[in-house]
Amino acid sequence: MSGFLGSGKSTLLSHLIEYEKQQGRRIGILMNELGEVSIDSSFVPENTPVQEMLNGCICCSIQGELSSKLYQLLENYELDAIYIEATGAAHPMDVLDGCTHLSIIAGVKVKAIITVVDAKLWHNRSEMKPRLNKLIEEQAKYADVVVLNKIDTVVEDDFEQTSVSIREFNPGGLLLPVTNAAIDPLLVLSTKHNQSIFTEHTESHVDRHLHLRTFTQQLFRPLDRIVFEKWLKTLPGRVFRGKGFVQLNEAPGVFMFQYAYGEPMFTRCSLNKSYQPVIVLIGDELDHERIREQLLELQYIVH
Ligand SMILES: Nc1nc2c(ncn2[C@@H]2O[C@H](COP(=O)(O)OP(=O)(O)OP(=O)(O)O)[C@@H](O)[C@H]2O)c(=O)[nH]1
Repeated sequence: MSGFLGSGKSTLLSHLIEYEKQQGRRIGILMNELGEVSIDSSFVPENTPVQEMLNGCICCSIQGELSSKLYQLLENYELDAIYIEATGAAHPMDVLDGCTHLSIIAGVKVKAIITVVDAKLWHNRSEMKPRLNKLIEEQAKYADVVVLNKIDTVVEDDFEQTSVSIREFNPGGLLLPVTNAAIDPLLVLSTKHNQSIFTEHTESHVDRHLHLRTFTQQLFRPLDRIVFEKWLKTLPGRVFRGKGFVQLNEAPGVFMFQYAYGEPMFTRCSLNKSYQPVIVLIGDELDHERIREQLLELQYIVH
């Protein structure tokens, strides 16, 4: 769950927790707050596992902590779902990056990015600093569900304009105009949750409408590094991030693969641990079928 400061994330989360409880589902909460003391988690029912990430934002200082906190929730509890409430300053891309960390990718399926937008703030966002304006727009752009909250704070004309303008950034997502984040939980959680199983090729993306997608593909054979690097350069769409464990023809063992801003990096993994070779890609409008086919072929090509 993303959304600028004060947009209504905690209000929404409390509705969703209540609904999940009624459904008998076991949920965990991961909360990230900028301050040193947790405020938001105070409304979470006592028997709900909560992990807190305080004094920093997922998007900058404590991204690594996100995956380790998720790991702790996964290790210690049997959960049907985990809700992450990011700080108002977080970019959904950074949260998604943490959720697809290699240490947890086998146990996590990203279900949805829900962004809460403060209707009045959106309408007046041009008055904000350009960086914050952009963040608010990107939070809405990269969401499966945009909860357009606080519509009681805008007049009808401004509400119409706001809805149209959000649609321009995010034409495919579900747009829910509400007050007090009072959404119909069924609309948000309409897809039945599946405990994630790491299958041969898991399409762990957020929603078919979402631009920002993750793609996961298990590998069975070593790759030719040169062929693989050439292929990375030809990837369709904007691939922001890649990661994984790969075997390479040129050397025994498994390598951690990291890819950001067009530069791949391979680091040898410890021989004491076993790693399942896998590639994870995060990008804008990824063509899953094509990438999957190419990756399967790639395992049989040498330069
Ligand atoms: N007028 C109005 N106030 C609302 C609405 N929804 C939430 N609020 C209030 O807005 C304030 C902020 O709501 P939160 O749910 O704490 O917002 P948040 O996004 O979690 O805030 P941060 O954690 O600071 O980022 C609270 O005082 C809410 O009661 C709404 O639809 N209309």
